[in-house]
Amino acid sequence: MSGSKVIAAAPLAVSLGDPAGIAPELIAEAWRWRGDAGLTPFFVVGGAGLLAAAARTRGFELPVVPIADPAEAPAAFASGLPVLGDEDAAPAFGTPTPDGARLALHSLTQATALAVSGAAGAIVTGPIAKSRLAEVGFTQPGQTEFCADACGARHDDAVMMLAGPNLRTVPLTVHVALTEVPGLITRDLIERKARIVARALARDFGLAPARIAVTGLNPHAGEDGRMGREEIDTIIPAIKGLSAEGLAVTGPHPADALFAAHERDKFDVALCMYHDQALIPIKTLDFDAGVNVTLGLPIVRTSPDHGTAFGIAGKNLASPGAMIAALRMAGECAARRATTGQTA
Ligand SMILES: NC(=O)C1=CN([C@@H]2O[C@H](COP(=O)(O)OP(=O)(O)OC[C@H]3O[C@@H](n4cnc5c(N)ncnc54)[C@H](O)[C@@H]3O)[C@@H](O)[C@H]2O)C=CC1
Ligand SMILES: NCC(=O)COP(=O)(O)O
Repeated sequence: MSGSKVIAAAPLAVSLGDPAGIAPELIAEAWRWRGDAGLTPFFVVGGAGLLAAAARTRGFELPVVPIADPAEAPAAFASGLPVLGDEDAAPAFGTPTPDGARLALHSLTQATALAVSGAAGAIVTGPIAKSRLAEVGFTQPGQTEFCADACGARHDDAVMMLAGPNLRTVPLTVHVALTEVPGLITRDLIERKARIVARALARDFGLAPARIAVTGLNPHAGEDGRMGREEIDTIIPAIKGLSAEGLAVTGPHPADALFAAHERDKFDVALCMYHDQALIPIKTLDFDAGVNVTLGLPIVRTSPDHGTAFGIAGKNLASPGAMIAALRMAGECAARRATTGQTA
């Protein structure tokens, strides 16, 4: 589900992620593979020394090019990894620290602001440990909501989609306890997010009309109300309402069978009721190429599907596939918006 090399209007801003995790080594690795992967030029906010140290753990010397302005990144990109700003941290791969979390938050804040201002064509976020960043002032449930706040958007209007070569899924509810999920699923939430997904797939991926498969919440999608009434009371009315608006929506589909190979060709994106319903199939099928992309915002934001992986950081074990896929997708979406002029 990705294409050939594209040129975005502006370079991509990359945030470091937690410096104790695998993000710095994967950013360095992505720069190394920039030609083969056909990546749009990107720069990182902060962490010059850290990125060079991370590259050494993977057996190569990373040339870092300090830049004072994002506009310098495209010219610098061929000879080294452009890094904006002096903020840095001592390498401590595998051991998260408050200083590292502060650097991650600084990098995320600056990189997002550059995307909002248009100086960067998109933001690609390195994975963070939300609990670690919360200790140093991060107030949102995740980077998705952080980006929404930076854009002045409602949290519900920033829609998380996981996209890989085999599948796209959207979790309707995200970082909440499973016990809260039934109460959060409303007709309004389903309709609001489905409309955002349909618009964003047309605008950013050229998929119109997108075929949206909506899952049930309960086993067998409720089995006609014998195993829960959310399908009858909420999900089916939402699907009917969306269909009446002209969206290509089907369901509710029992989630256990929806991701089988013979079903996946029938839809472009699955709108799932909760986090694991959406993320388990993607991470099972497409872990090394899975991208977390935020739909519905005026900025393009992507991230690899995986997390900080502290346990393998600095050990030359982490696959750069998802980071490279996130960079590629950000470049493609930004280029599409630059070409069509559509940002909102
Ligand atoms: N985009 C983001 O900022 C995300 C952040 N996280 C955060 O990451 C932290 C750790 O979460 P986990 O659930 O343990 O998920 P995780 O993705 O960090 O790790 C899960 C398993 O996959 C392995 N793994 C992860 N990425 C890999 C790669 N590129 N190559 C090879 N193996 C890889 C890890 O070693 C571990 O065994 C949490 O604090 C969570 O909040 C999790 C997902 C996304
Ligand atoms: N499980 C997905 C995840 O944790 C990423 O969330 P976000 O930081 O992209 O909002």
